[in-house]
Amino acid sequence: MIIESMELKNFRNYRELKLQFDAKTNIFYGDNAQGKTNILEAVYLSGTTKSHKGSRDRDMIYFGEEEGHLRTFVKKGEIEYQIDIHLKKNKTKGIAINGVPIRKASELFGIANFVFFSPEDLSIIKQGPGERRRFLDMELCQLDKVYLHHLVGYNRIVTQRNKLLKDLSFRPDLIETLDIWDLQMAEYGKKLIESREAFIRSLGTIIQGIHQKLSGGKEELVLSYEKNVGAEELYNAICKSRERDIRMKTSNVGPHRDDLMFSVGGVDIRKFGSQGQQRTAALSLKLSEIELVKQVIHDTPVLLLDDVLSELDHNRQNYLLNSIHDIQTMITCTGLDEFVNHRFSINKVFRVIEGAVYSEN
Ligand SMILES: Nc1ncnc2c1ncn2[C@@H]1O[C@H](COP(=O)(O)OP(=O)(O)OP(=O)(O)O)[C@@H](O)[C@H]1O
Repeated sequence: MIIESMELKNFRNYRELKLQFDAKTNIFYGDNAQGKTNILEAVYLSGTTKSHKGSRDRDMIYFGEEEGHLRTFVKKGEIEYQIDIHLKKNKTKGIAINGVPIRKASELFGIANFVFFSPEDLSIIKQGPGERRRFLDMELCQLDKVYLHHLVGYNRIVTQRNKLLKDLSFRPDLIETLDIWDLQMAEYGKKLIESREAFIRSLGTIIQGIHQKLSGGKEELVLSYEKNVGAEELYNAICKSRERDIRMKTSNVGPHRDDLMFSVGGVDIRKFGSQGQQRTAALSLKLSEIELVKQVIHDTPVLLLDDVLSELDHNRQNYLLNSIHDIQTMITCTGLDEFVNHRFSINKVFRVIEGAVYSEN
């Protein structure tokens, strides 16, 4: 699929903007704080209804305005879609496909897929488990509508169960209602664990090959799912943890506590890897994500590279740029440096200056 064009009105620092993208490589360059990332955020939002940064709708509307609009034209095979997103300050956003309003954001599912790559992704290996879980959930939600449904359900149940655990200190009679939450938590949690296991297995196979090449054949990277309890044992584990949960007023077991494990030669590189090793593994992870998305959707995702090239050394830059010839890519950078000018074909160049974008070719 490709994003053909986009129109923004009162989105972030853009009063009004119309962009026609190339089907291959698009570069947005300009000084800091001019609005480059905002464009990638708008593209991502159009296909997923969410900001890649998790920003609230009201924060994405031009300062002082009540509403913001995004219109995107997406081409998937021979079919064209017009996606409209209407951000409102104090209400839920409106979404329409080809002019027809949709009730649930999940109806957009399957039209557009993205892989977003920012400098923060390069530190995913050394960050906390929360960031790695977020990666896992974001990818799975893009690829599997059922997972999204289970995740929303599971998170709601854990939130309500935790509230109940807190309320028990002044309403001990409520303990009887805990049974139902435990059962439901186990039911949804089991589904999450099973989907994650399958996803990590597929990703793990792809990442091994990519990482071998990226590390010059020196390293074998093993990706695995570090779960605190298996799918089948989840219900018993939740029941067993009850006393501790009541004491600590929180749910201690379940997939909301899981992690992704990265090891090289049996060594956990989250804790013991060198900086370079961790960054190479993070790059391998992103490249594997592109491959996996291609396999699952039988199409190419759009790659959004936010200021990430300057963070990589020449070898890694080359590897990344050589891997993405066949997909639509939107790259932001502060200058058209040597690496861009000499080693990589750019199809369209845009200069971004204070909320205005100028096409240079
Ligand atoms: N809701 C909003 N309304 C108006 N302007 C906004 C809004 N949100 C952010 N901005 C402005 O957008 C600019 C930041 O844009 P963006 O993050 O896209 O910068 P950038 O060009 O990617 O910079 P960098 O290279 O530093 O990442 C800032 O000037 C900020 O004040």
